[in-house]
Amino acid sequence: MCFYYGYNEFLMDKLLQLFTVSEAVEFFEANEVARPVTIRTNTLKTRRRDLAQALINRGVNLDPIGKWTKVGLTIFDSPVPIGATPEYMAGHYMIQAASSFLPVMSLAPQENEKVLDMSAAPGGKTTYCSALMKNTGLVVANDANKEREKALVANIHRLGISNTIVCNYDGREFPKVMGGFDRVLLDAPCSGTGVISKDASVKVNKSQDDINMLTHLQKELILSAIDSANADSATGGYIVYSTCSVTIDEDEAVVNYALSKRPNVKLVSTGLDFGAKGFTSFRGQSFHSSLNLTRRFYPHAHNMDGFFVAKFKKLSNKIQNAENQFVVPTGSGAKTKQKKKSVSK
Ligand SMILES: C[S@@+](CC[C@H](N)C(=O)[O-])C[C@H]1O[C@@H](n2cnc3c(N)ncnc32)[C@H](O)[C@@H]1O
Repeated sequence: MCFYYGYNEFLMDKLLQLFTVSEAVEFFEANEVARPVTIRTNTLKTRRRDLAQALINRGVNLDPIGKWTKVGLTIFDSPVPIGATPEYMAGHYMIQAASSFLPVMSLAPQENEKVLDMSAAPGGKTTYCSALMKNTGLVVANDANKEREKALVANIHRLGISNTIVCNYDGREFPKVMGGFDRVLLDAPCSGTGVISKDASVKVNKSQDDINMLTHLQKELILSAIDSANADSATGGYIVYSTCSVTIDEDEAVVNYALSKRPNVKLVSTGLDFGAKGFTSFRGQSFHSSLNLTRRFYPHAHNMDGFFVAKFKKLSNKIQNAENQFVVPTGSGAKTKQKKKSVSK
């Protein structure tokens, strides 16, 4: 199978552990086919109906992506490059993978909130946040890679975003820079095992060392994302973690680690009404039972890039003080611990 589909032995083993053999074959087959081209209507400038009509008038063959999104369109074919139409230039849409809508839908940023996108470039999710917030409040779009931020800035300008500032910090340092965000998105750097149909090099260029390096970074970033959120936010206090990888190491294991290190957060429903449940155990590892609230998306099952979404709620200090019991998830199962009473002077 390695030879037939062109995966290295490491990744083939990893994926065969994740799926049944028949599912794995479906996954490999789906990776041989490009996902549909999809665009997101920029509701700051137009409505989906008007955008669709304008593109149809140019001979574009399109349809709504599905019932789950009111802003997405699938482009079947187009006589003009979809990244060069007058509507594109005018910022009426973003060319964006359908899976990339999901973390923002889960984050559900509200008008007038303060939102952090910790690894934002090239800005598909940042600009969607701004659109949902109707250009109100503040979005801080951060990325550690200055080169990639050029595209982020260009997209912000093209789409007419006026509530966003761009900065260039290592996300791990972020709590020292700024805090108190109502909502934080961490669309983490990952191995890209969910987007093999876009980048076939992933089949051969990943090793366990790469995954270990990435998970180390993801774990540091997720704690930083949690620490940047405001537990006492009147409207939010939410953190969304997402990756375009399907490996447990980068998904459930990172979320489980965050739960064990930060007892001031709990997982809540992603609010996404499709997708497979996250794993609560995997090959002898057990994760916190609430991991079943996380969602996995697969190319073969959902006709979109492989994706993972988890949503945390940061608990208000008042609530935490009122509780005297909390659950510490560990690699070998969840234990209930008695919390030490804090001594107030
Ligand atoms: C999956 S991409 C983000 C895609 C983006 N959210 C979007 O929707 O357009 C991951 C990003 O993480 C950035 N990154 C990597 N290490 C980082 C770090 N330590 N702090 C902040 N950003 C980082 C990368 O430069 C990359 O742009």
